[in-house]
Amino acid sequence: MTALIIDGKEIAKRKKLEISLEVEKLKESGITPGLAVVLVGDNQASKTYVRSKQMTCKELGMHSVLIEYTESVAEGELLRKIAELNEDDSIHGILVQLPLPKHIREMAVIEAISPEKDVDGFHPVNIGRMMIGQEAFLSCTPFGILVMLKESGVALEGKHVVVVGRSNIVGKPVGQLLLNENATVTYCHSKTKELVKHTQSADIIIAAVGRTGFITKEHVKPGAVVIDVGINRNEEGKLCGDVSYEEVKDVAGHITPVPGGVGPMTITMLMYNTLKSARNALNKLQRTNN
Ligand SMILES: NC(=O)C1=CN([C@@H]2O[C@H](COP(=O)(O)OP(=O)(O)OC[C@H]3O[C@@H](n4cnc5c(N)ncnc54)[C@H](OP(=O)(O)O)[C@@H]3O)[C@@H](O)[C@H]2O)C=CC1
Ligand SMILES: Nc1nc(=O)c2c([nH]1)NC[C@@H]1CN(c3ccc(C(=O)N[C@@H](CCC(=O)O)C(=O)O)cc3)C=[N+]21
Ligand SMILES: [Mg+2]
Repeated sequence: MTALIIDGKEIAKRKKLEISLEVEKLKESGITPGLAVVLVGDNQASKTYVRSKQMTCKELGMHSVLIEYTESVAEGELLRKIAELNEDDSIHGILVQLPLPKHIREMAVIEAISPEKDVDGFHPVNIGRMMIGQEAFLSCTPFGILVMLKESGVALEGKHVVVVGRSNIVGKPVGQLLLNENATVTYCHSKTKELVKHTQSADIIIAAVGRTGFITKEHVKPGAVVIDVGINRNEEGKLCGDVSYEEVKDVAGHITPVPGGVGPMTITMLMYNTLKSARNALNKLQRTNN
């Protein structure tokens, strides 16, 4: 048996087409969705992602600005720029590319972004709202995973989801989102004992560890759905996931590839959130004009 490949790139393409049509409509009402991306330092990977976000904005007819700082920028300067972007009516989404240099408190920066423009869904207000099932910006990677599962016809209700990884930007929110879909969720992390026992009982495994090929066929129950969030570079500089794809694909029922899986969905949901924020801005404008 060989797993069905969940083609993130293809699903992303369909979603992007839908978004671009909505962008066109919004433009007729006089609003062009705008995304501001803040990049600090010259981390090569960060530069690549940021470029890809800018290109996608362009592709979908959105406005985008890139604000670059050198590695040594003061936290205060970054916070002032964010305050300015919060007030800028041409900007509906603000994204500060992570990680940030050590002298900058990541949480202070995230909290400076207005929750209404937090299209990453990293602000505690959005995380909290999502947790209690209120309307919120959903973190792009978890949101992208949810859309991929739905588009692939994977049922979630009553399914055992095992999330390996508990970071604030991937592991925790993805588990919460799937809990909201009535899955039964287990979180595993570096202190988890007998990891294989947990993952072996999973109907769906979400691998967000950051280690090349960490999930092997021994971790996977036959027929399980395996979502690979990992974006790692191996010794040769090749892009690798957290899943040993070649062996796991013979055991899993569904699997996502790297590249071409979760990554393209993350960027697409960022565009979706920016569109949504622009729509919210238009609604607010119309309310105050009435
Ligand atoms: N495709 C995409 O769009 C995105 C991809 N990524 C990628 O996803 C991966 C994870 O990212 P991120 O969540 O930010 O990473 P973090 O490094 O923040 O978190 C890694 C998590 O894995 C856990 N972990 C580490 N070692 C083990 C182990 N031996 N057994 C079990 N759990 C372990 C850690 O546990 P503990 O908490 O105990 O330390 C931690 O919770 C990376 O490869 C990253 O590049 C990230 C964001 C978006
Ligand atoms: N504020 C913030 N928001 C983020 O969403 C954010 C971040 N910081 N910091 C870094 C991580 C990582 N991340 C990725 C997004 C897309 C791909 C992606 O499109 N990957 C392609 C391949 C890209 C390549 O070839 O290098 C793929 O998987 O097919 C990967 C990784 C977003 N992140
Ligand atoms: Mg830091």
